[in-house]
Amino acid sequence: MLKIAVLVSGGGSNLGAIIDGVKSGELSNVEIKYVISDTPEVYALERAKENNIQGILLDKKQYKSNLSDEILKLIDGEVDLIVLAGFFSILSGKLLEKFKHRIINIHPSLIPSFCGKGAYGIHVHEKALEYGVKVSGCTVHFVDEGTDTGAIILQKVVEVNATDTPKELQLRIMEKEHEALPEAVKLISEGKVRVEGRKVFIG
Ligand SMILES: Nc1nc2c(c(=O)[nH]1)N[C@@H](CN(C=O)c1ccc(C(=O)N[C@@H](CCC(=O)O)C(=O)O)cc1)CN2
Ligand SMILES: NCC(=O)N[C@@H]1O[C@H](COP(=O)([O-])[O-])[C@@H](O)[C@H]1O
Repeated sequence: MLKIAVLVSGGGSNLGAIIDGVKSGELSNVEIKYVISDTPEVYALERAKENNIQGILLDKKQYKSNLSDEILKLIDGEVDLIVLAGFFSILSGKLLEKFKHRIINIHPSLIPSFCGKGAYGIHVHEKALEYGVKVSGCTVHFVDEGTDTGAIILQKVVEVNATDTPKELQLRIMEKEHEALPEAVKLISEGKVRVEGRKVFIG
């Protein structure tokens, strides 16, 4: 059984996709041990409660630069994989060392485009539309000391229309996120993901 902690900051639709995968049996050998939010009163914590999953608030405003250490204290020895699912705090320190290649993140663009500091939530799609790209998508990647610089596991592509609003593009990409993130968790739970430097081999 792959035990995971899912880290969130908002609505939790990607958390919902993982929960649905567990409930449907698609993620039959995955157990969500914790949902951890860095922000209070977010719907993601409600989703956890509704599904009898332990939801924990580690408020970024309280913990500030100690947030990563607090997360490590909570989960060390308890989980195999950390999944960032719409999580907006940058992780650092011992947590990254102890969980090297055991933290994954979903980002709503085709990295290396429109990522890094300041590229989160709707802002990512605003940047893509401003640039005038014809395709965008989402990326599941390992988390390292950089922001959105870890080795790429999966990417999924969507068409971009010049008339799209940021919200329309966000919703189109989210549909692919809700496929990609559970798919990546499934592959990892089956031992089918191997990392060599920046390259990730599947199968
Ligand atoms: N060490 C890492 N930590 C995190 C990563 C990562 O790749 N390495 N990914 C992010 C998720 N993310 C993009 O996928 C991301 C999240 C947030 C930001 C950002 O600029 N945040 C703002 C604060 C936003 C807020 O608190 O509301 C900031 O740091 O100024 C960029 C990218 C999760 N952690
Ligand atoms: N850089 C990180 C980032 O922008 N993450 C994005 O935040 C949204 C969270 O939605 P959710 O809370 O409904 O899953 C998702 O689109 C996710 O890709």
